[in-house]
Amino acid sequence: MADNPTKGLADVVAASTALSDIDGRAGRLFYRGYDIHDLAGHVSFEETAHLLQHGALPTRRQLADYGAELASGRALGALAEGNVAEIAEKQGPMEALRSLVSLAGAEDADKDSNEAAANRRKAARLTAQQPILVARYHAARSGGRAPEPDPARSIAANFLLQITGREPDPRAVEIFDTCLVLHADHTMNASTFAARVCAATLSDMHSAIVAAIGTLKGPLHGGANEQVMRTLESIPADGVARAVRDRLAAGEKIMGFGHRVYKTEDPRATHLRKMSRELAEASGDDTYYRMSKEMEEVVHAEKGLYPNVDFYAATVYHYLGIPTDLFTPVFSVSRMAGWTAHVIEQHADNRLIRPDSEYIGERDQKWAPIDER
Ligand SMILES: CC(=O)SCCNC(=O)CCNC(=O)[C@H](O)C(C)(C)COP(=O)(O)OP(=O)(O)OC[C@H]1O[C@@H](n2cnc3c(N)ncnc32)[C@H](O)[C@@H]1OP(=O)(O)O
Ligand SMILES: O=C([O-])CC(=O)C(=O)O
Repeated sequence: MADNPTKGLADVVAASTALSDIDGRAGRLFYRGYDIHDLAGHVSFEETAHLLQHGALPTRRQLADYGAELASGRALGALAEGNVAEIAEKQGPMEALRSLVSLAGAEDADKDSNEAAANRRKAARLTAQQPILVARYHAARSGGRAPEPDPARSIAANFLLQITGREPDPRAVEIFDTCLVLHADHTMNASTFAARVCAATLSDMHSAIVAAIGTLKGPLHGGANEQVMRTLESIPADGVARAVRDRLAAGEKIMGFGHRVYKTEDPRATHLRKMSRELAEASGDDTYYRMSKEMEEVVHAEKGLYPNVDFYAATVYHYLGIPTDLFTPVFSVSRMAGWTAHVIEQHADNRLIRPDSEYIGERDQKWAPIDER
């Protein structure tokens, strides 16, 4: 039987949104009408989160208020704080985040309300807490405690400080902040869709975010950034072309390439490639960057595919000193801004999301008693 033409919901418009827009042929991405090329390097992640969650880039006064809300929202409830060590022992990073967000939700002051104001407060708290959860998790499994976040610093600066334990270089903070901006929202990607499906049943924001985290984890979506690094680590520096060709010949996908919507370069990859190169050169060892460039050329020559957001994000995070298994959690730190904004938008104009299915099973079956089957 021929594949359903809408298998994977390709090209199906599943929601209306004013949050982000993609032109897949031209390779363009917009957040609320602002071109990602104008935002990257010019606005902070906090300004981007405000844009998505509140509808406009903040004034200085609004940014100060939002920053104060984020700073006070960082505190984790006792349940999440009290269980992080045991969770870190038993669960991988993305599973741990799923559990910890769920625990944080159990104690959220607005957990019983889907009203817009309550949703915005929860969105700020979730955005503030996600990097702290990643840092606490990492510290717990490493047998220590993450340095306390400094309320005067940005999310990017605090995160690098907490994860590496070192005072971050100002340029590294700028680069990481730009990464967070680049990953903040992306129309109806799988994890955002999962969040919206959950929210559309009038379930609560934390439940929707748990669904999104579980969906981001998979290697066909956010989990690809970790797999890109694992691929680079698993092949010899002078054997990239051969490794790629062997994997393609074996029918394997090359992680970090291809995209459902972009038919040309992903505009985020343009920035990430540049930042990867800058960090590689500054590190004094640009091996992984050079391997990535070669991989990009070979995959394009062999399959006509372009790198997606996950490809150069991998080496950027690597050069920033972030452990490889925290790459997808870092994605969730950024995407929290978009997920929460989508839940706010879904609740503000809701209809249950319930697509149809095409039945391909048996018909006209006759029932028989158990001893006669
Ligand atoms: C943040 C993000 O989620 S970005 C995406 C992150 N995911 C990855 O990097 C994983 C690798 N990429 C992929 O698996 C895909 O390109 C996806 C999932 C991103 C998009 O998938 P779809 O739109 O469903 O395309 P699909 O998987 O059907 O691929 C179409 C064709 O291109 C091939 N193809 C797509 N991506 C790749 C790849 N990375 N390597 C090799 N071949 C690929 C498929 O094998 C398929 O070939 P076929 O028609 O001969 O069977
Ligand atoms: O849009 C998608 O399908 C995947 C993606 O690039 C993202 O979520 O950033």
